[in-house]
Amino acid sequence: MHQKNIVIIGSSGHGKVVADILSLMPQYKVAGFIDGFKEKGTVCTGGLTVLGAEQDLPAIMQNLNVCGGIVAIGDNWVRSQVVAKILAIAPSFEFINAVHPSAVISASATIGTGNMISANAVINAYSNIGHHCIINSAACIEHDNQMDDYASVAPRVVTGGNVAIGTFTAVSIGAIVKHGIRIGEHSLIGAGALVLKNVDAFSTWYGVPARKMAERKAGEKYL
Ligand SMILES: CC(=O)SCCNC(=O)CCNC(=O)[C@H](O)C(C)(C)COP(=O)(O)OP(=O)(O)OC[C@H]1O[C@@H](n2cnc3c(N)ncnc32)[C@H](O)[C@@H]1OP(=O)(O)O
Repeated sequence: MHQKNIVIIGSSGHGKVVADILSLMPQYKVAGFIDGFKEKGTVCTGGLTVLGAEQDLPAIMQNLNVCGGIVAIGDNWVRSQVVAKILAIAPSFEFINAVHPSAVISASATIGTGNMISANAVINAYSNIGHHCIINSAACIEHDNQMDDYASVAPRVVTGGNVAIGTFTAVSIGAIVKHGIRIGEHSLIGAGALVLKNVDAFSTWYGVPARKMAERKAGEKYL
């Protein structure tokens, strides 16, 4: 099989998981990590090294025949900033999806690019996943869901049918979202929450049942 050479941008914990997933996708060969916070040559997971920072991408793409890769940064806002930086520096960079072979994705679901879909995740019929989203380990996105760009669901999140998750919104570990719920953009659902009401944009909700706890600003830290 012809393998495409790719890079992983971000070598922290999330980057390690993405590297594991990509090692199971025979169509890709990971050339290394891009990470501006580590010395070039630093050895990371799987013996992969840091090849340089974002600004080195044009040279790396040319010298190592790299066509693209994925931004593996868990924070939704930071991930978007890095994607924008890459598009400015290397417009031809091709964003790929890292999909664990154990993930179950309906043939009727649509998936954008730059997404991480981890082990045992389920994406059911007619759900639509945007670009640069994270669907973490054992998360279940039920039928007819809409996940907008840069949204994320942490491990073991479960959504019912017809749920909408707005852009940049993070649903934290183990949360449950009732069918039909709309969650606005830039919001945060806390760990273990049970979401029974629609969630407005730019707000933090948690608890069982979840209640609004705070307003949020775009880019506010949550991890
Ligand atoms: C692979 C991965 O690692 S994926 C990422 C996994 N991590 C996550 O999903 C964690 C996401 N973070 C959370 O859920 C956090 O709890 C947040 C962001 C919702 C809240 O964090 P903070 O604002 O820092 O709240 P803080 O820790 O100060 O707690 C304030 C109060 O709320 C309570 N509280 C905080 N989070 C929750 C929650 N999820 N459910 C119920 N109560 C909560 C605390 O117990 C505390 O109560 P107290 O004042 O009576 O002691």
